[in-house]
Order: sequence, then C-alpha cells, then structure tokens
Amino acid sequence: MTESSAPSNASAATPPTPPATPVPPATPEDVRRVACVGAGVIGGGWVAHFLARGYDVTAWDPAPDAGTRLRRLVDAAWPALEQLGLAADASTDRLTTTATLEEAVSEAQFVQESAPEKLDLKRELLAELDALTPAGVVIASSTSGYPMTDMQAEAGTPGRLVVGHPFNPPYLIPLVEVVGGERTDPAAVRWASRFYEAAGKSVITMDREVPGFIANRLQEALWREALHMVANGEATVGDIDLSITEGPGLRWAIMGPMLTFALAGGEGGMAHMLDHFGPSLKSPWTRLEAPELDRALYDAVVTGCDDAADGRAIADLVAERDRGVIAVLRATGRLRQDGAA
Ligand SMILES: NC(=O)C1=CN([C@@H]2O[C@H](COP(=O)(O)OP(=O)(O)OC[C@H]3O[C@@H](n4cnc5c(N)ncnc54)[C@H](O)[C@@H]3O)[C@@H](O)[C@H]2O)C=CC1
Ligand SMILES: C[N+](C)(C)CC(=O)CC(=O)[O-]
Repeated sequence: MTESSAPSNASAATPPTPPATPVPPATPEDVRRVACVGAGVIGGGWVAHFLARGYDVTAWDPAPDAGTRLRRLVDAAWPALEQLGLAADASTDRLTTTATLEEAVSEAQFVQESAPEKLDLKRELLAELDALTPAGVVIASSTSGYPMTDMQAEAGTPGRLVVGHPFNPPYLIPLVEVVGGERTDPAAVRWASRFYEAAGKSVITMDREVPGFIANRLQEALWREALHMVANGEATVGDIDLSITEGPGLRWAIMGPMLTFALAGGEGGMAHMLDHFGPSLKSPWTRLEAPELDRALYDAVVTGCDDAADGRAIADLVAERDRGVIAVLRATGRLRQDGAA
C-alpha cells in the first residue's frame, strides 16, 4: 500500500457495517470535506482551523446549544485567522451543523472526533463513527491521552482509527501528534499525517503508543510539579506562571528544551552541559507522584487563576492569547507561505 492510498478496511472480529453513502477515499491532499464530531473547545477550534484552510466542514454535537456555541467560537477565532492569512476559498459559510451524527459524516473524507475525555464514551462513539463513515475514510480522535488500542476496542474496522492529538487552540497551535493503536493500519497513520500536513499543521508521527504521547507527557510533568508547589505553599499560581512566561517559556517558543540546554554548555554544547550538570539529575528536584487534588488545592489553583485574570473574562484572555501566539509565530518566522501557522 502506498502512502497516498487509503487504509485498508481489514476487519477485526466483528464484520464491518457498510457505510451509509459510498464516498471514495481521497488522497490526503485532495480532501475537501471534513467532519468534526464534538464541538466544544477543541472540536470548535478544529472547525475554525479547517474552515480557515478552505475546507467544507460538517459538525455534530449533541448539546442543545452546541450550534450557537460553535458559531460564537468560530466568530471569535476568525479575526486571528484573518491575521494569519486565510486560504483563498475559506469562508465561515462552509460550515454546516447537522442534526444527526450520520449526516455529519456521511460524505466526509476525514473525521475528527473531539468528544469528552471519557473512555467508554470514546469507545462507543468511535464504533458508531466507524459504522457510519464511508469505508476507507480515516477517523482521528483528539484524545489527550487514551491509547487508541483502548479506544478502538469496539470498532468493526479499527484499521482506520488514529489519534490526532491537537493543542489548544487547534486553529493557532501548529502541532498534532499522530499515532495508531495495535489494530490501526499503519497506512492510516501515514495518511492522517499527510492530511494534517496538507491542512497546515506541524505533525509528529509516532510509531508506538506512549501514555500522554510526547508533548502531554512533558507538560504533565511540569503541571504535576506546579501543583505540588501550590499545594505545599512553596509558590503561588502567579509565581508558577511568571516562572515560565518570563523564564524558560520565552526560549521554548524558539528552541525546545534539548537545544536550549545544549546552549547552557557554552562552546562545549550538550556534552559539556551533561558533564557539568548531569549529576544534578539526581537532585530531588522532582516529586514524580501526583499530589492529591483535594479541595484546598483545587480552590488555591482556581482562585489563583481568577486573581491572575484580574477581571479579564475568558473571551478577553482568548483574544489576548491569540494575539500573543500570532506575534510569536510572526517574530520567529514560523508563518508558512500559505498563511498556516
Ligand atoms: N481542552 C484542551 O485543552 C484539549 C482537549 N483535547 C481533547 O479534545 C477532546 C474534547 O475536549 P474539549 O473540547 O476540551 O471538551 P469540551 O467539553 O469543551 O467539548 C466536548 C464537546 O463534546 C460534546 N459531546 C458530549 N457527548 C458527545 C458525544 N457522545 N459525541 C460527540 N460529542 C459529544 C459536548 O457537548 C461538548 O460540546 C477530549 O478528548 C480532550 O482530551 C485535546 C487537546 C487539548
Ligand atoms: C490539558 N490537556 C491535557 C487537555 C492539554 C492537552 O491535551 C494539549 C494542550 O492543549 O496543551
């Protein structure tokens, strides 16, 4: 199977349910119609991204107010996307919200699932999506951490199910981590990676399942340590945020932690850095085990964030974040020719 071909429809134990409408699988670069299932923070962000890249998007979400919420999210994101540069044929009019899941996916050439992070729900939904989506069309889950092996357990044709893990907001943060499960066809993983690239994303394709993928594994280590420090009264929520925004975070937007630390070794680079600071790896700088998320810690973090927001509403913070990310992308020359980040 070549990289441009769609994944096989090879069946697992249960025979596949035939798709509702026969739609021939597209090559990743030829996809025009994308379905987004679940339209909250992340699903809505995906919708905005795909619209900005000129796709026709169908969206389905069971919440009664989902359509209104989605339009609000897309409208709020659009100015940032205009700044980045829209695809020639991009329009919010290309969005259709559907009354049923079946309508959303029946003509889709790619499906992005962004339903709540609950394993049973994901399992059932992915099996249903698999039954409703045209044969050979790749279905990706936005999950933040469930292995696809666990989520594909009930699907008739698990070969086309992949993880496509985005970062908030998916319309601005370029990275997507792509990985399959034990029963995923490797061609589906390659297809998804090529599709995301064509859709303007920066892709890491993983060849094995790792809990938390790569970036969340790193983020969670930081997050866990931050919660320990708040729980122990060692740092305030404000201290934690400032320590990153005025410290390592500034460098991380330009180089990752590896190259950044290579520069800590001066002319000797990473080798000198390891010789010099390697022993400190054994220092008790990390606690590793997660702290108990008890009421006191919960309240301290929530109140700390309210204080940090200093009266700014979430919508104001979203606009501020979007302006900041665009400025960083511009300043570091990371806006692609086609306007995608
Ligand atoms: N919030 C974040 O920063 C990130 C979240 N993710 C992942 O994205 C996924 C969605 O998370 P969020 O957007 O944050 O959650 P959210 O709570 O904002 O949105 C979830 C949406 O799914 C809808 N929904 C409920 N039941 C559903 C069903 N059976 N089928 C389809 N949709 C259903 C809800 O009405 C809601 O609009 C999760 O898997 C999460 O782990 C990934 C990256 C970042
Ligand atoms: C908090 N989170 C685990 C849902 C975060 C992510 O999955 C990625 C992100 O946007 O940082």
